[in-house]
Amino acid sequence: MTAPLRIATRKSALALWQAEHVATLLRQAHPGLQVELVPLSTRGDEILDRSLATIGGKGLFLKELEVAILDDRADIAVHSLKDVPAELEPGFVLSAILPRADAADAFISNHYANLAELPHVARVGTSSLRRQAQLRAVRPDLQLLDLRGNVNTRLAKLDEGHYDAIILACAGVERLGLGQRITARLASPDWLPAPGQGAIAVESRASDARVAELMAALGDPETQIAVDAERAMNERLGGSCAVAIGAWCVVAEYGLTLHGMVGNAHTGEILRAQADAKADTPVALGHEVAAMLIGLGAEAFLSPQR
Ligand SMILES: NCc1[nH]cc(CCC(=O)O)c1CC(=O)O
Repeated sequence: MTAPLRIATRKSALALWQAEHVATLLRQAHPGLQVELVPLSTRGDEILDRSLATIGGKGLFLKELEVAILDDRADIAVHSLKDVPAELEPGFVLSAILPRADAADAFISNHYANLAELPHVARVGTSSLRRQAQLRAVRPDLQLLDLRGNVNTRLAKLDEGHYDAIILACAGVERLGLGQRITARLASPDWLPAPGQGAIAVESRASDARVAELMAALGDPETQIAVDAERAMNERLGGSCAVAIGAWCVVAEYGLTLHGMVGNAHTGEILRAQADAKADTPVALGHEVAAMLIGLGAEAFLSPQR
């Protein structure tokens, strides 16, 4: 019998759902394979009193999971791709990108149907600089308030009346079976999600051939192409939680369209660019849109906005 495959995961409900999902897919693809979860705490989970933008550092949600793999306490780690920095730690690879869920952000409110219906100076909860910049761009009057914690915590804070609305990713809300809480979708390309949003990634040791073989069954080529374009753009712009960057790549019959934005969370200024390419050049497309944004003056938006 072969050794069980051990999946390192964060302990939030969403992280556990995603890790269980990968476990289920692996058992289906490889009958007889034993799969176990190894739930762990990460720095990103423990620091809840400050926004990610002020903590700084990339990969706050990854490090402890990577250490578990290096210590041979786990074989793979499951992440939301949007939490995975553009550059991985040396020796690690993303061995599978799963089929993408809805990449869009969600507007969630108990009283108002959409962003336009929010009253003057309404309170909106989000600590994401990308979401803040896009909110300010269309509604400069809004009060933007910090909101951290896992998806359930954020919904509970909305329900307690601390906010008139909050912004979350559709994918996370839907995975938790809470899709009915989505009041309105913030549709792209007018509103852009984070690079990689809605996709689940499996990270493993670059040298682990057994894992590479097992993961081949899980990867989704179309999602891979889209997120390669989005992440290449983000990487070129030096993206992190400390800057407001949005990206969304459409994969269609004719090829790819990548929409990109860089914003300023304080002023609501937004720079936008888009370009098309054939489906086999997603990374070049990402670099092209990044260069267009830099040509428009993105540099001024890319020093950390604290
Ligand atoms: N920043 C935390 C995070 N990382 C991934 C998701 C949602 C799931 C996904 O995008 O795949 C969320 C919550 C949110 O932004 O609402």
